[in-house]
Amino acid sequence: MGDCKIGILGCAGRMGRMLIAATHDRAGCAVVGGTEPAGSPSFGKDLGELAGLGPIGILAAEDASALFTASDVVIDFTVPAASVAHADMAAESGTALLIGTTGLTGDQIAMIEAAGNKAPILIAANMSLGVNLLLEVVEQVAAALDEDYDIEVLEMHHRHKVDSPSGTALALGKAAAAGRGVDLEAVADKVRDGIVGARKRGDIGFATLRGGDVSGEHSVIFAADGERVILSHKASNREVFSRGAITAAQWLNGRPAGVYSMKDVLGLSK
Ligand SMILES: NC(=O)C1=CN([C@@H]2O[C@H](COP(=O)(O)OP(=O)(O)OC[C@H]3O[C@@H](n4cnc5c(N)ncnc54)[C@H](OP(=O)(O)O)[C@@H]3O)[C@@H](O)[C@H]2O)C=CC1
Ligand SMILES: O=C(O)C1=N[C@H](C(=O)O)C[C@H](O)C1
Repeated sequence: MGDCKIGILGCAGRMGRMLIAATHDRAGCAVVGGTEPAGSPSFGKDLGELAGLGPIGILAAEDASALFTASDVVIDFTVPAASVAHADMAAESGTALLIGTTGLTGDQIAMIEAAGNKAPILIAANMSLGVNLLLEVVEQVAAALDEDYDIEVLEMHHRHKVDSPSGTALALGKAAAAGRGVDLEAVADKVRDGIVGARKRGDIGFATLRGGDVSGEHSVIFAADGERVILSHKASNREVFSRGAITAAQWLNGRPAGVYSMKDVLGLSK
């Protein structure tokens, strides 16, 4: 079998550049192209130069449909509206699509999942092994502790991040809610400002910090009278995400149409 041909949408972004390098470093994978939106200052630049590898003779292009035709797996770390459009292209071409973009609305996720009827699509707010293990542990701890333990999800990211809470924080909140047997939407408290009143028993709270170059830090705090259980993950750099994404892309290559998660890749599915 030849190399897994990987196309990278948003190839000049923080993650896009990491993904070019991670694909280049991975045996059995080859970068076949990358896109940036029209008008991007990186449009037409060599992908190898963008990733700090030196020229590889492939230039950042605009035509995402052509990238789906040329690739075995296309990777999307862009913005929500673009991810939805890319899911439609996956459905049209049947090409596998891996989505790491966060900040998607419920409607946007439903549209992406519908495209999973026609192409293999993996969507995950966090591609690191550690966070995906943490999701499992949080669900178990939340199932073991009752509502005397107030659950708070705390996250910190770099100053450029545009969505809040992070996709990972929401996934951790969802895991905690699943452990408790409740719907996150019914108990989530995402905004506190002014005289908001005492904490409601059973709520799952979120707090967001932004600053500097923090790659991604998440904690789930179970706070009771007399003790706190704190489960945390810290990404030291973005390589954990890009390496995880390429592992997931290799896993997705050749799968039947469907919607997959990192749990499937890591063998954590129940
Ligand atoms: N799942 C995971 O493990 C991780 C997820 N993320 C998520 O990935 C996303 C991207 O993060 P990050 O790389 O830091 O963000 P960046 O803003 O650095 O990168 C996004 C890139 O996508 C480009 N883009 C926007 N629209 C399109 C389009 N229609 N077609 C092609 N490219 C497009 C942008 O171009 P331009 O700037 O010119 O508009 C930009 O280069 C975020 O949602 C983030 O939360 C990040 C890290 C890990
Ligand atoms: O924007 C980022 O940088 C990250 N986003 C993801 C999220 O929203 O959870 C994953 C990671 O924490 C980095």
